[in-house]
Amino acid sequence: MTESTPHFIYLASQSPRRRQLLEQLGERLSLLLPDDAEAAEALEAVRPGEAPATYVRRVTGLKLQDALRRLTDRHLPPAPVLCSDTTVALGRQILGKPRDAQDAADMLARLSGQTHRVLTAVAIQSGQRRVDALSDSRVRFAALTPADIAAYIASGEWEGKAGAYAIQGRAAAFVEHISGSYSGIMGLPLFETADLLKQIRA
Ligand SMILES: Cc1cn([C@H]2C[C@H](O)[C@@H](COP(=O)(O)OP(=O)(O)OP(=O)(O)O)O2)c(=O)[nH]c1=O
Repeated sequence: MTESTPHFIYLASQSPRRRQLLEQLGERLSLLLPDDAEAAEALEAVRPGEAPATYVRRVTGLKLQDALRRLTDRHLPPAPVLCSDTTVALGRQILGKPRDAQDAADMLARLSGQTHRVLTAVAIQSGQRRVDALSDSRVRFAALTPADIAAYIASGEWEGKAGAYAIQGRAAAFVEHISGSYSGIMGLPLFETADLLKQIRA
């Protein structure tokens, strides 16, 4: 693929949902994955007192920087690079990916009967140009019983998910109401992403 290929984009993400969502827009993509998954996870460390929106934008910027370095190091053909990060926020508290099943159960107990925000930042670099967007959705969870939480933990679906749940999976049964972007909650807000793609191609 070359620079002149009209709809070719690098997706720097290990998330299969992001890949599906970007493909939903009709994009041809090539994955630009990190060599070291642990180093990639380390980018997601939260700074003390950091506000959720600041955090998710900062991490997206770090992912993008890292991805652009890989593009150069691997001598790959130039094309736009897209990165994204999703986090769940309960007030000012950031709920990232759970460390283990106990951590996941604790997160779900905190989300039970509450409204939280799901923030997804997207950034695209195309040559010297960088564009970005932030999707901010609200999700209201029903009151969860200990049995609901135990069954969900047993499903394993919480693994690798911000806030320990996936709206596109069984946790849909916990979601009373959303406002914002369903695709953003899943990990890539398609309205905003389509707009950014238009901007870089204008
Ligand atoms: C809230 C929520 C999150 N998630 C997922 C989206 C993200 O994959 C994940 C949050 O982790 P991220 O760090 O945003 O993404 P990732 O590590 O999976 O992929 P990469 O950093 O390589 O791009 O949580 C869902 O799939 N459904 C949901 O309802």
